[in-house]
Amino acid sequence: MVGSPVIALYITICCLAFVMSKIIISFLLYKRWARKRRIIEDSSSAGGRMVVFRSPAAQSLSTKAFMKKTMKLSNKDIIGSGGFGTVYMLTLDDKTAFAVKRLNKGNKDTDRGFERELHAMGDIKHRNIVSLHGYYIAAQFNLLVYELMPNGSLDTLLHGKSSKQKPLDWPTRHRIAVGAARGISYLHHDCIPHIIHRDIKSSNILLDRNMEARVSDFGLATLMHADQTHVSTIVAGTFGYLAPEYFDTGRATTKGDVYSFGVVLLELLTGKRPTDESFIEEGTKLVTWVKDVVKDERQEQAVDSTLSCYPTEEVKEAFRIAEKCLDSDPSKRPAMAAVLKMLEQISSPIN
Ligand SMILES: Nc1ncnc2c1ncn2[C@@H]1O[C@H](COP(=O)(O)OP(=O)(O)OP(=O)(O)O)[C@@H](O)[C@H]1O
Repeated sequence: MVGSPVIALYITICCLAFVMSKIIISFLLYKRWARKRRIIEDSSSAGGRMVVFRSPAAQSLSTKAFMKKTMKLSNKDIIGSGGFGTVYMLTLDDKTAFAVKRLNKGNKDTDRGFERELHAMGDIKHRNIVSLHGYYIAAQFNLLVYELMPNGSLDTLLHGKSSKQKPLDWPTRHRIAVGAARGISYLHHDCIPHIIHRDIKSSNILLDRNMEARVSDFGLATLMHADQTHVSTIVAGTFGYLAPEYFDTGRATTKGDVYSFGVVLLELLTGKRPTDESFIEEGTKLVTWVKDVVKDERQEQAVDSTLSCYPTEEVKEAFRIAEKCLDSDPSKRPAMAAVLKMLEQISSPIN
Protein backbone atom coordinates (compact mmCIF):
# COMPACT_ATOMS: atom_id res chain seq x y z
CA MET A 1 0.00 0.00 0.00
CA VAL A 2 1.24 3.53 -0.97
CA GLY A 3 -0.48 5.28 1.97
CA SER A 4 1.25 3.43 4.85
CA PRO A 5 4.78 5.00 4.58
CA VAL A 6 3.16 8.45 4.20
CA ILE A 7 0.99 7.86 7.27
CA ALA A 8 4.02 6.51 9.20
CA LEU A 9 6.02 9.64 8.23
CA TYR A 10 3.11 11.87 9.23
CA ILE A 11 2.78 10.18 12.64
CA THR A 12 6.57 10.39 13.20
CA ILE A 13 6.57 14.14 12.40
CA CYS A 14 3.62 14.70 14.75
CA CYS A 15 5.35 12.76 17.56
CA LEU A 16 8.60 14.67 17.03
CA ALA A 17 6.77 18.01 17.01
CA PHE A 18 4.96 17.01 20.21
CA VAL A 19 8.19 15.98 21.98
CA MET A 20 10.01 19.11 20.76
CA SER A 21 7.23 21.40 22.00
CA LYS A 22 7.35 19.67 25.41
CA ILE A 23 11.12 20.15 25.59
CA ILE A 24 10.83 23.83 24.65
CA ILE A 25 8.04 24.44 27.19
CA SER A 26 10.03 22.64 29.93
CA PHE A 27 13.12 24.70 29.06
CA LEU A 28 11.17 27.96 29.24
CA LEU A 29 9.53 26.97 32.53
CA TYR A 30 12.94 26.03 33.94
CA LYS A 31 14.39 29.39 32.88
CA ARG A 32 11.49 31.24 34.54
CA TRP A 33 11.85 29.19 37.72
CA ALA A 34 15.64 29.75 37.80
CA ARG A 35 15.17 33.51 37.35
CA LYS A 36 12.66 33.69 40.20
CA ARG A 37 14.93 31.58 42.40
CA ARG A 38 17.85 33.88 41.67
CA ILE A 39 15.81 36.93 42.65
CA ILE A 40 14.67 35.24 45.89
CA GLU A 41 18.27 34.34 46.70
CA ASP A 42 19.54 37.80 45.79
CA SER A 43 16.89 39.40 47.92
CA SER A 44 17.68 37.38 51.00
CA SER A 45 21.45 37.76 50.69
CA ALA A 46 23.03 41.11 49.95
CA GLY A 47 20.46 41.96 47.26
CA GLY A 48 17.38 43.66 48.64
CA ARG A 49 16.35 45.47 51.77
CA MET A 50 12.95 44.87 53.27
CA VAL A 51 11.53 47.25 55.88
CA VAL A 52 8.22 46.59 57.65
CA PHE A 53 6.61 49.44 59.60
CA ARG A 54 3.63 47.89 61.28
CA SER A 55 0.99 45.17 60.92
CA PRO A 56 1.49 41.99 62.97
CA ALA A 57 0.94 39.86 59.86
CA ALA A 58 3.69 41.55 57.88
CA GLN A 59 6.03 41.67 60.85
CA SER A 60 6.12 37.88 61.10
CA LEU A 61 7.26 37.59 57.48
CA SER A 62 10.88 37.07 56.63
CA THR A 63 12.20 38.77 53.52
CA LYS A 64 12.66 35.37 51.93
CA ALA A 65 9.09 34.27 52.59
CA PHE A 66 7.75 37.62 51.41
CA MET A 67 9.80 37.45 48.22
CA LYS A 68 8.69 33.87 47.64
CA LYS A 69 5.05 34.99 47.77
CA THR A 70 5.84 38.04 45.68
CA MET A 71 7.59 36.03 42.97
CA LYS A 72 4.50 33.85 42.68
CA LEU A 73 2.42 36.88 41.74
CA SER A 74 1.20 36.71 38.18
CA ASN A 75 -1.12 38.58 35.84
CA LYS A 76 -4.17 37.13 37.56
CA ASP A 77 -3.14 38.90 40.79
CA ILE A 78 -2.98 42.33 39.16
CA ILE A 79 -5.53 44.76 40.62
CA GLY A 80 -4.41 47.85 38.77
CA SER A 81 -1.60 49.65 37.09
CA GLY A 82 -0.52 53.24 36.84
CA GLY A 83 2.31 55.41 35.71
CA PHE A 84 4.59 54.31 38.53
CA GLY A 85 4.10 50.56 38.24
CA THR A 86 1.77 47.61 38.66
CA VAL A 87 -0.36 46.85 41.73
CA TYR A 88 -0.87 43.21 42.81
CA MET A 89 -2.97 41.59 45.49
CA LEU A 90 -0.68 39.54 47.74
CA THR A 91 -2.55 37.03 49.90
CA LEU A 92 -0.70 35.62 52.90
CA ASP A 93 -3.52 33.59 54.40
CA ASP A 94 -7.34 33.60 54.55
CA LYS A 95 -7.39 36.76 56.64
CA THR A 96 -4.34 38.70 55.49
CA ALA A 97 -3.83 40.36 52.14
CA PHE A 98 -1.88 43.37 50.95
CA ALA A 99 -1.67 45.54 47.87
CA VAL A 100 1.89 45.39 46.56
CA LYS A 101 2.93 48.12 44.17
CA ARG A 102 5.89 47.15 42.06
CA LEU A 103 7.64 50.33 41.02
CA ASN A 104 9.07 50.16 37.54
CA LYS A 105 12.57 51.00 38.55
CA GLY A 106 14.74 49.86 41.43
CA ASN A 107 17.11 52.20 43.19
CA LYS A 108 18.94 50.16 45.78
CA ASP A 109 21.97 52.41 45.63
CA THR A 110 20.26 55.75 45.34
CA ASP A 111 19.69 58.38 47.97
CA ARG A 112 18.61 57.88 51.53
CA GLY A 113 16.05 60.63 50.89
CA PHE A 114 13.85 58.09 49.10
CA GLU A 115 13.79 55.86 52.18
CA ARG A 116 13.33 58.81 54.53
CA GLU A 117 10.24 59.84 52.56
CA LEU A 118 8.93 56.27 52.72
CA HIS A 119 9.40 56.23 56.50
CA ALA A 120 7.52 59.53 56.74
CA MET A 121 4.71 57.97 54.68
CA GLY A 122 4.74 54.90 56.94
CA ASP A 123 4.30 57.07 60.03
CA ILE A 124 0.97 58.43 58.86
CA LYS A 125 -2.05 56.75 60.38
CA HIS A 126 -5.51 58.13 59.64
CA ARG A 127 -8.90 56.58 58.91
CA ASN A 128 -8.99 58.29 55.50
CA ILE A 129 -5.43 57.53 54.38
CA VAL A 130 -4.20 54.21 52.94
CA SER A 131 -1.43 52.91 55.24
CA LEU A 132 1.96 51.99 53.89
CA HIS A 133 3.02 48.83 55.75
CA GLY A 134 6.53 48.56 54.40
CA TYR A 135 8.77 48.50 51.39
CA TYR A 136 11.41 46.45 49.64
CA ILE A 137 14.30 48.01 47.79
CA ALA A 138 16.43 46.09 45.30
CA ALA A 139 18.52 46.82 42.26
CA GLN A 140 15.95 45.50 39.78
CA PHE A 141 12.75 46.91 41.29
CA ASN A 142 11.16 48.43 44.39
CA LEU A 143 8.02 47.20 46.13
CA LEU A 144 5.65 49.24 48.28
CA VAL A 145 3.40 47.21 50.57
CA TYR A 146 0.05 48.90 51.21
CA GLU A 147 -3.10 48.07 53.11
CA LEU A 148 -5.48 46.39 50.66
CA MET A 149 -8.62 48.36 49.80
CA PRO A 150 -11.24 45.72 48.90
CA ASN A 151 -13.61 48.09 47.11
CA GLY A 152 -11.02 49.43 44.65
CA SER A 153 -10.84 52.98 43.41
CA LEU A 154 -13.43 55.72 42.96
CA ASP A 155 -12.34 55.91 39.33
CA THR A 156 -13.43 52.29 38.74
CA LEU A 157 -16.64 52.74 40.74
CA LEU A 158 -17.65 55.78 38.70
CA HIS A 159 -16.34 54.87 35.27
CA GLY A 160 -15.88 51.07 35.40
CA LYS A 161 -17.63 49.06 32.72
CA SER A 162 -18.69 46.10 34.88
CA SER A 163 -22.39 45.36 34.44
CA LYS A 164 -22.53 43.95 37.98
CA GLN A 165 -21.59 47.35 39.37
CA LYS A 166 -24.45 49.25 40.98
CA PRO A 167 -24.44 53.03 40.37
CA LEU A 168 -23.40 54.94 43.49
CA ASP A 169 -26.28 56.68 45.26
CA TRP A 170 -26.05 60.25 46.55
CA PRO A 171 -25.42 59.46 50.28
CA THR A 172 -22.50 57.20 49.25
CA ARG A 173 -21.06 59.87 46.93
CA HIS A 174 -21.40 62.50 49.65
CA ARG A 175 -19.75 60.23 52.21
CA ILE A 176 -16.85 59.52 49.82
CA ALA A 177 -16.38 63.26 49.22
CA VAL A 178 -16.34 63.95 52.97
CA GLY A 179 -13.89 61.08 53.65
CA ALA A 180 -11.49 62.13 50.90
CA ALA A 181 -11.65 65.78 52.04
CA ARG A 182 -10.92 64.68 55.62
CA GLY A 183 -7.87 62.67 54.47
CA ILE A 184 -6.46 65.56 52.42
CA SER A 185 -7.23 68.05 55.18
CA TYR A 186 -5.26 65.84 57.59
CA LEU A 187 -2.24 65.89 55.25
CA HIS A 188 -2.45 69.67 54.78
CA HIS A 189 -3.19 70.83 58.31
CA ASP A 190 -2.38 68.13 60.87
CA CYS A 191 0.82 66.52 59.61
CA ILE A 192 4.11 68.13 60.66
CA PRO A 193 5.61 69.04 58.28
CA HIS A 194 2.47 69.64 56.22
CA ILE A 195 2.10 67.36 53.22
CA ILE A 196 1.01 68.34 49.73
CA HIS A 197 -0.44 65.33 47.93
CA ARG A 198 0.29 66.59 44.36
CA ASP A 199 -1.75 63.91 42.59
CA ILE A 200 -5.34 64.01 43.85
CA LYS A 201 -7.56 62.17 41.36
CA SER A 202 -10.33 59.58 41.44
CA SER A 203 -7.92 56.65 40.95
CA ASN A 204 -6.07 57.74 44.10
CA ILE A 205 -9.26 57.71 46.21
CA LEU A 206 -9.71 54.09 47.32
CA LEU A 207 -12.57 52.50 49.22
CA ASP A 208 -12.16 50.25 52.24
CA ARG A 209 -14.50 47.40 53.15
CA ASN A 210 -17.00 49.87 54.66
CA MET A 211 -16.88 52.08 51.55
CA GLU A 212 -14.99 54.67 53.57
CA ALA A 213 -12.78 56.80 51.29
CA ARG A 214 -9.01 56.53 51.74
CA VAL A 215 -6.51 58.76 50.02
CA SER A 216 -3.58 56.86 48.52
CA ASP A 217 -0.31 57.56 46.74
CA PHE A 218 0.51 60.76 48.60
CA GLY A 219 4.18 61.55 48.33
CA LEU A 220 4.66 59.19 45.43
CA ALA A 221 4.48 61.92 42.81
CA THR A 222 7.31 63.74 44.61
CA LEU A 223 9.27 60.58 45.28
CA MET A 224 9.22 59.36 41.75
CA HIS A 225 9.41 62.42 39.56
CA ALA A 226 13.14 62.91 39.96
CA ASP A 227 13.98 59.98 37.70
CA GLN A 228 10.67 59.02 36.18
CA THR A 229 8.62 60.20 33.26
CA HIS A 230 5.00 59.22 32.91
CA VAL A 231 2.55 59.69 30.08
CA SER A 232 -0.20 61.20 32.17
CA THR A 233 2.00 63.03 34.63
CA ILE A 234 3.50 66.42 33.92
CA VAL A 235 6.25 66.83 36.52
CA ALA A 236 3.86 65.78 39.28
CA GLY A 237 0.12 65.46 38.94
CA THR A 238 -2.23 64.22 36.28
CA PHE A 239 -3.65 65.99 33.26
CA GLY A 240 -7.25 67.07 33.84
CA TYR A 241 -6.72 67.53 37.58
CA LEU A 242 -3.88 70.05 37.60
CA ALA A 243 -4.58 73.62 38.75
CA PRO A 244 -4.06 76.18 35.96
CA GLU A 245 -1.34 78.08 37.84
CA TYR A 246 0.74 74.90 37.98
CA PHE A 247 1.45 75.18 34.26
CA ASP A 248 3.02 78.62 34.84
CA THR A 249 4.81 78.16 38.13
CA GLY A 250 5.46 74.39 38.23
CA ARG A 251 5.02 74.71 42.02
CA ALA A 252 2.83 72.27 43.91
CA THR A 253 0.77 73.92 46.67
CA THR A 254 -2.03 72.93 49.03
CA LYS A 255 -4.34 75.15 46.91
CA GLY A 256 -3.35 73.02 43.91
CA ASP A 257 -4.61 69.96 45.84
CA VAL A 258 -7.85 71.87 46.59
CA TYR A 259 -8.32 72.44 42.84
CA SER A 260 -7.72 68.75 42.07
CA PHE A 261 -10.21 67.81 44.80
CA GLY A 262 -12.74 70.17 43.15
CA VAL A 263 -12.33 68.15 39.93
CA VAL A 264 -12.94 64.89 41.87
CA LEU A 265 -16.07 66.47 43.38
CA LEU A 266 -17.31 67.29 39.87
CA GLU A 267 -16.62 63.69 38.85
CA LEU A 268 -18.79 62.50 41.76
CA LEU A 269 -21.57 64.89 40.74
CA THR A 270 -21.52 64.49 36.97
CA GLY A 271 -20.13 60.95 36.58
CA LYS A 272 -17.81 62.34 33.90
CA ARG A 273 -14.05 62.17 33.72
CA PRO A 274 -12.27 65.53 33.37
CA THR A 275 -10.82 64.20 30.11
CA ASP A 276 -14.20 63.00 28.76
CA GLU A 277 -14.07 62.89 24.95
CA SER A 278 -17.37 64.76 24.59
CA PHE A 279 -15.75 67.88 26.09
CA ILE A 280 -12.83 67.74 23.68
CA GLU A 281 -15.28 67.40 20.76
CA GLU A 282 -17.17 70.49 21.96
CA GLY A 283 -13.95 72.42 22.53
CA THR A 284 -14.58 72.79 26.27
CA LYS A 285 -13.60 70.98 29.46
CA LEU A 286 -15.46 69.65 32.47
CA VAL A 287 -14.50 72.56 34.73
CA THR A 288 -15.51 75.30 32.22
CA TRP A 289 -18.73 73.49 31.34
CA VAL A 290 -19.78 73.08 34.98
CA LYS A 291 -18.97 76.72 35.79
CA ASP A 292 -21.42 77.82 33.06
CA VAL A 293 -24.01 75.33 34.29
CA VAL A 294 -23.79 76.62 37.88
CA LYS A 295 -23.94 80.25 36.72
CA ASP A 296 -27.17 79.54 34.82
CA GLU A 297 -28.58 77.43 37.71
CA ARG A 298 -28.88 74.43 35.35
CA GLN A 299 -27.24 71.92 37.72
CA GLU A 300 -29.92 69.26 37.04
CA GLN A 301 -28.64 68.99 33.47
CA ALA A 302 -25.12 68.24 34.66
CA VAL A 303 -25.95 65.65 37.33
CA ASP A 304 -24.86 62.06 36.59
CA SER A 305 -27.72 60.37 34.73
CA THR A 306 -27.25 57.20 36.82
CA LEU A 307 -28.20 59.23 39.91
CA SER A 308 -31.94 58.71 39.70
CA CYS A 309 -33.03 60.18 43.01
CA TYR A 310 -31.19 62.86 44.95
CA PRO A 311 -31.86 65.86 47.20
CA THR A 312 -31.68 68.82 44.78
CA GLU A 313 -30.53 71.41 47.31
CA GLU A 314 -27.69 69.22 48.66
CA VAL A 315 -26.45 68.49 45.14
CA LYS A 316 -26.62 72.20 44.20
CA GLU A 317 -24.63 73.06 47.32
CA ALA A 318 -21.99 70.43 46.39
CA PHE A 319 -21.69 72.06 42.94
CA ARG A 320 -21.16 75.44 44.63
CA ILE A 321 -18.41 73.98 46.84
CA ALA A 322 -16.72 72.43 43.77
CA GLU A 323 -16.88 75.80 42.05
CA LYS A 324 -15.11 77.45 45.01
CA CYS A 325 -12.36 74.80 44.90
CA LEU A 326 -11.97 75.45 41.16
CA ASP A 327 -11.49 79.22 41.38
CA SER A 328 -8.79 80.17 38.91
CA ASP A 329 -7.23 82.40 41.58
CA PRO A 330 -5.60 80.03 44.11
CA SER A 331 -5.80 82.61 46.91
CA LYS A 332 -9.61 82.65 46.58
CA ARG A 333 -9.90 78.86 46.94
CA PRO A 334 -10.88 77.70 50.45
CA ALA A 335 -8.40 75.75 52.55
CA MET A 336 -9.05 72.00 52.68
CA ALA A 337 -10.27 72.23 56.30
CA ALA A 338 -12.92 74.72 55.16
CA VAL A 339 -13.91 72.49 52.22
CA LEU A 340 -14.37 69.61 54.65
CA LYS A 341 -16.55 71.71 56.94
CA MET A 342 -18.74 72.87 54.03
CA LEU A 343 -19.19 69.31 52.79
CA GLU A 344 -20.04 68.05 56.26
CA GLN A 345 -22.67 70.76 56.62
CA ILE A 346 -24.44 69.82 53.38
CA SER A 347 -26.55 67.22 55.10
CA SER A 348 -26.95 65.56 58.46
CA PRO A 349 -23.85 63.50 59.30
CA ILE A 350 -23.93 59.94 57.98
CA ASN A 351 -21.00 58.60 59.97
N1 LIG B 1 -3.99 49.70 48.34
C1 LIG B 1 -4.73 49.34 47.29
N2 LIG B 1 -5.76 48.49 47.46
C2 LIG B 1 -6.54 48.13 46.40
N3 LIG B 1 -6.35 48.55 45.13
C3 LIG B 1 -5.32 49.39 44.90
C4 LIG B 1 -4.46 49.82 45.94
N4 LIG B 1 -3.54 50.67 45.41
C5 LIG B 1 -3.83 50.75 44.09
N5 LIG B 1 -4.89 49.99 43.77
C6 LIG B 1 -5.51 49.81 42.45
O1 LIG B 1 -4.52 49.92 41.46
C7 LIG B 1 -4.86 50.98 40.56
C8 LIG B 1 -3.59 51.62 40.07
O2 LIG B 1 -2.99 52.30 41.12
P1 LIG B 1 -1.72 53.21 40.92
O3 LIG B 1 -1.61 54.03 42.14
O4 LIG B 1 -0.57 52.38 40.53
O5 LIG B 1 -2.04 54.07 39.63
P2 LIG B 1 -3.01 55.27 39.39
O6 LIG B 1 -3.29 55.95 40.68
O7 LIG B 1 -4.18 54.79 38.58
O8 LIG B 1 -2.12 56.18 38.44
P3 LIG B 1 -0.77 56.96 38.80
O9 LIG B 1 0.30 55.97 38.86
O10 LIG B 1 -0.64 57.90 37.66
O11 LIG B 1 -1.00 57.67 40.12
C9 LIG B 1 -5.78 51.90 41.35
O12 LIG B 1 -6.61 52.65 40.53
C10 LIG B 1 -6.55 50.89 42.19
O13 LIG B 1 -7.61 50.37 41.44
